[in-house]
Amino acid sequence: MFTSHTQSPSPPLHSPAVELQSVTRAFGNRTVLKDITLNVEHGELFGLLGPSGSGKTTLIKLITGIDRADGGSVRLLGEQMPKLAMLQRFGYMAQSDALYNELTAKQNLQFFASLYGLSGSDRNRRIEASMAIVDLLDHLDKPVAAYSGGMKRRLSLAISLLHEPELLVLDEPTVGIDPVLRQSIWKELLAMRDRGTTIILTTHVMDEADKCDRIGLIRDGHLTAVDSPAALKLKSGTATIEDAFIVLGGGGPA
Ligand SMILES: Nc1ncnc2c1ncn2[C@@H]1O[C@H](COP(=O)(O)OP(=O)(O)OP(=O)(O)O)[C@@H](O)[C@H]1O
Repeated sequence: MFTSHTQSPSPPLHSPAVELQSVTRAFGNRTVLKDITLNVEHGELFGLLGPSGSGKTTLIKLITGIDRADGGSVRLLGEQMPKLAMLQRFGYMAQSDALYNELTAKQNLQFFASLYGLSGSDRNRRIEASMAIVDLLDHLDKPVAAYSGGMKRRLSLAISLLHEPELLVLDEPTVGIDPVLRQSIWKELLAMRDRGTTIILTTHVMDEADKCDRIGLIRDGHLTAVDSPAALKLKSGTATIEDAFIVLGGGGPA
């Protein structure tokens, strides 16, 4: 699935963080992503918004190199994907948690920290900082099997933040997380964006979409509109993103 790291020409200096060019993906005879072209710029907080089954997760998997496009090109931080060596350069939170249930949270974090090349005091500092963001510091030594669904989501988010990546790819990061913590996680995401981290995430939640710098509306495998929330509302003559989605995307979002 991944190509191994081979000597490749240096990426262009000012390439976008994520560059999708005419990307398609089919499963059997069903095309689920159709001619997707999109650039996400460095330091941007970009949201992918669309109904269940519209293709958001499939697109995220192509961006991270977990899956390979059938057509078109996917470049991440200037590199053609999929590419194994890129794993250290971005943080990824999948929709289903990839955690070792029999280990404690701390042991899970230590495992992922070692994959990212973190060790010693650096590793401990990053584990503490990431767990503080998701408010799980008091649960470091608990086995993941004893975590609730929302706690597992938060731990997965902490893992994606461990190595302070320049790019974060988050598939529905706040699903199952209560409103208070959701707000504090968003505060942190916006602060990371302000410090220059590029963030691409999927969401079903309209007020989350409103917080993004730009949103891509996806329906039935087509990217139907890409712009800032304000511009999308203006373009569609609507007061809310939900209504903008209906006008620009041809149906309700959830
Ligand atoms: N490995 C696969 N094999 C066959 N079909 C697939 C596969 N992965 C995804 N699909 C199909 O592709 C379409 C898009 O799925 P995807 O998971 O990308 O949607 P989504 O927008 O992320 O939905 P949700 O919001 O429910 O997570 C769906 O119809 C899904 O059934």
